[in-house]
Amino acid sequence: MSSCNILSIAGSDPSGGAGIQADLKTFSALGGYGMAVITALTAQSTTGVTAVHEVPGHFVAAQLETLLGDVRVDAVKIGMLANAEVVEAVADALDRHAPPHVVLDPVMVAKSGDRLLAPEAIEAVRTRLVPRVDLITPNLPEAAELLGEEERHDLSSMREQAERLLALGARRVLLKGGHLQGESSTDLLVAPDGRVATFTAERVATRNTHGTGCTLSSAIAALLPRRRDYDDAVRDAKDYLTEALRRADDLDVGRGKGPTHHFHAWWDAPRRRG
Ligand SMILES: Nc1ncnc2c1ncn2[C@@H]1O[C@H](COP(=O)(O)OP(=O)(O)O)[C@@H](O)[C@H]1O
Ligand SMILES: Cc1ncc(COP(=O)(O)OP(=O)(O)O)c(N)n1
Repeated sequence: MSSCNILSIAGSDPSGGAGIQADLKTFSALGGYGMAVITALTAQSTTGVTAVHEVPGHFVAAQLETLLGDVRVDAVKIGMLANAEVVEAVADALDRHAPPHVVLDPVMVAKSGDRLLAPEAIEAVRTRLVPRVDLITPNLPEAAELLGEEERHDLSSMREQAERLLALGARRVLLKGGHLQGESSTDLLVAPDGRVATFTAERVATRNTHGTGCTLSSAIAALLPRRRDYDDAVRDAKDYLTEALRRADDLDVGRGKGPTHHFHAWWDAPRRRG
């Protein structure tokens, strides 16, 4: 493969910790060529979101058509979608172009508590997008919203919720346990045949966790074209994120929850699999 072309469809975070900025840094750090279709501008810092300017659905569609009509895309990461019109535009483009390795991070609310997806758009994500992607990566509140259930905080309930998300039509589910308490941080990957793989990492003691979900889903998208299977891509993506969290306190960005540190991944070459 000449270059590995990875597309982010997401919102902008001017503080650089989440959204397309985090996605592009991750693609680059992992050796990919990054591209971005912007769905919304946020006025955002490490302390929160003060305003959102949504890109009209027809203009998201125009960005996607123009790009996908020209460039070979090897994997796609989808993040903030803001509203149902944008969800529809993205679902239509996936139908028309069928890119490989589509990873959906169903972003709903930022860590600061600010909404990034209109509540009435959740139904469109559930019915129009979830059945069209290869992997969804909800956190615990997002899983509960997609299922219309209570949020659960133990591994056996997480496993049951992940299986119910698979039943919504997702090909694979990575249910992220960043919102659990404890010394480790565990995510569950449910495969199409129902097999569950567990990924556990040390819980890094830092307040700089802004954009962890964006970074993980982008790292998975960047690695999928170069890994043997989803298990390998998720394992290496989580290793990358954990190291970026360990290095986060080297940065000095803002007064709130700062970003993780997107180091250039010298480790990728010796660990390359597949
Ligand atoms: N303090 C931490 N140390 C290590 N891993 C973490 C930490 N916080 C979150 N993670 C990991 O970051 C990823 C995203 O976590 P999560 O907080 O659940 O999602 P989101 O950012 O979408 O809310 C998961 O793999 C989770 O296990
Ligand atoms: C523009 C934009 N997109 C997504 C998010 C949410 O990112 P996430 O990785 O879930 O991290 P937190 O913001 O929750 O720390 C965002 N904030 N902005």
